Amino acid sequence: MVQVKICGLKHETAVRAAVDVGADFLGFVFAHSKRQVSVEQAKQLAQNVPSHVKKVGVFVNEELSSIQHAITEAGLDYVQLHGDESPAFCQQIGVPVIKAFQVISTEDVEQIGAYDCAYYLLDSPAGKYRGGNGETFDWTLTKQYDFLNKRVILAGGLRQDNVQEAIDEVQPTAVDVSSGVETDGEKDVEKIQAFINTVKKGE
Ligand SMILES: O=C(O)c1ccccc1N[C@@H]1O[C@H](COP(=O)(O)O)[C@@H](O)[C@H]1O
Repeated sequence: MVQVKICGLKHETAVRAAVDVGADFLGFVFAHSKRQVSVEQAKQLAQNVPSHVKKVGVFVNEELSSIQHAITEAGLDYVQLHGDESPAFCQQIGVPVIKAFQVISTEDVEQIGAYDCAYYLLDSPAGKYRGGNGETFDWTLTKQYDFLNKRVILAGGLRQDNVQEAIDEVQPTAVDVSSGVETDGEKDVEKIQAFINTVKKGE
């Protein structure tokens, strides 16, 4: 069963829509981004999320103490590290880690071998921000790496109209979307519903 993460949530309406339609993970961006939320905002958004939906905090090269503060205050289940965090840093977090890799060449995918994390997120190269730029990467690069039993989350420019092709090509454990479920820079409830339904119907 391919799982779905809806990322960059800033408003209660979108959180509720994602939960109601069947999202498996919700992402709150603490990193520098147009989708950035404070710890207090994330805490408010997270408070009514049922426990089967996992709350993910997204950070880029953040201090360990700040990450741990957000975990405690907002009740995060996972931390997504979207910067240059080392394998050793990932071991210190205290909750399971989703480590993100920006894929330009097969070497970027091969870095996964040095990490021991819960999930490995493959994203497109950074644009204005370290993620959430709405661009796809060359999915065929993933074919040249043996992921063994490593759990892969595919991200980067996914939308309702390309997500099934992406799943067929990469065979990820989960897909992650931010820009592709927005209209004019804000989360769009109908796009969230359509994205999740497309992934779940494809099973
Ligand atoms: O969403 C953001 O603004 C963001 C900022 C900094 C790091 C990661 C961010 N989001 C992650 O980026 C990818 C791809 O998003 P998109 O669908 O291409 O917009 C995804 O993993 C988000 O979790």
